[in-house]
Amino acid sequence: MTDNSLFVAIGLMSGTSMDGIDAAVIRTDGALVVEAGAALTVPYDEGFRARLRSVLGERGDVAGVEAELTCRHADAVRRLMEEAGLSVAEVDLVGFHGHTIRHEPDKGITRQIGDGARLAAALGIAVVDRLRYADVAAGGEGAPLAPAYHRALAGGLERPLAVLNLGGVGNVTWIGPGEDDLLAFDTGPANALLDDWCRRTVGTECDLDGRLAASGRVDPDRLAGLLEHGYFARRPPKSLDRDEFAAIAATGTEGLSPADGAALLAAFTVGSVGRALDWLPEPPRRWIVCGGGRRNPVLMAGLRDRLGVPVDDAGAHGWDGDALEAQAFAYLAVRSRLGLPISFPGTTRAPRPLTGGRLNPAS
Ligand SMILES: Nc1ncnc2c1ncn2[C@@H]1O[C@H](COP(=O)(O)OP(=O)(O)OP(=O)(O)O)[C@@H](O)[C@H]1O
Ligand SMILES: CC(=O)N[C@H]1[C@@H]2OC[C@@H](O2)[C@@H](O)[C@@H]1O[C@H](C)C(=O)O
Repeated sequence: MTDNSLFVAIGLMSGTSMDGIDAAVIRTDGALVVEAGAALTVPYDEGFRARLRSVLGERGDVAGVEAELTCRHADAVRRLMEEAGLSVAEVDLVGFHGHTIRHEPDKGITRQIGDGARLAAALGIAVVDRLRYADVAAGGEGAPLAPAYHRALAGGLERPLAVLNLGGVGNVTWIGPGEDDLLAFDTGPANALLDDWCRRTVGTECDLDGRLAASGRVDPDRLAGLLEHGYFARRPPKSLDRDEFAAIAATGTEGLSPADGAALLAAFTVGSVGRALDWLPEPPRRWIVCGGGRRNPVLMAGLRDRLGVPVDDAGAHGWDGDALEAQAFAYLAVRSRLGLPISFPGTTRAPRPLTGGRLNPAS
């Protein structure tokens, strides 16, 4: 801990888009004080991405991929510490999300690979992992967990406010005027379907700057069909597995050109955020967007058009839009260490505010 009793914590996120590891350092008391520090992304190479894909659904060589993923996270932490000029003795805690390979909370199952004990031993720093497990065991969705962090950041901003993360999957945190007014849930697809479509049809990792989607036309009937999926009619809190919409997206895009398919899938992401509006207790005065999808101008223009209130890039508020989720897992690790709640009835349908996570001491 630093002199003023703040924890120095590093958060690690390997997100559903499978683009790589986001790592970020923060100083925090686990409550309202948050000072963001250095952050970096270590991209996965296509070989490792394919291996990760091969264990989605908890199939294949899970143990082998988990061991490799853990080593890659250790390397990411070392790189970040070097960049931030931090020694092992100066870091109190690592929050290790791992990689979700299965998420079926209705069956009481969520599975993130990543071995916290091994990471703690490799680094000589205490690691908190398994942050979603206690919530799911108590009947919650286990996701999203970033809302507690979004609320900590939102201090001085006018409410109601919505924070939207556009990762592989989309998730929203609605922060109302009262201290406990928090509603959060996964909105629908964000980039994962679009990435998969681009990889299959034009061989690129993503629709860079939305160029493909911008050159296509949205078929309104197909879009309406996609938005009829039963998920959107479900009352939140609710959460998604990465590939929940893969089957309907495959049918919905059948026969389309790469550009028209990308335009449709981008509109599907925007439309699903629109459907999220139906569930918010009051319309937000502003949306703040983080995650890689905020770099896609087609998504941002679509959101501005659909939501009709300011839609800001997280950077406009001094937040690091690429590192926010990694920072969140650093923050959650500190809260876990302090026994503070990390999920709430309004964020995961937890029966009451719940702490979570497993502490793996530095050996
Ligand atoms: N310039 C860009 N143009 C279009 N899309 C982009 C751009 N930069 C990033 N993206 C998209 O953002 C995605 C990565 O977003 P991010 O890192 O927030 O996801 P994640 O952390 O893996 O996901 P999650 O939050 O679901 O766990 C990429 O897969 C890509 O689709
Ligand atoms: C099960 C799981 O890994 N869910 C992720 C995923 O990626 C985005 C969305 O779906 C969100 O629910 C969650 O991640 C964020 C970081 C969270 O827990 O807040």
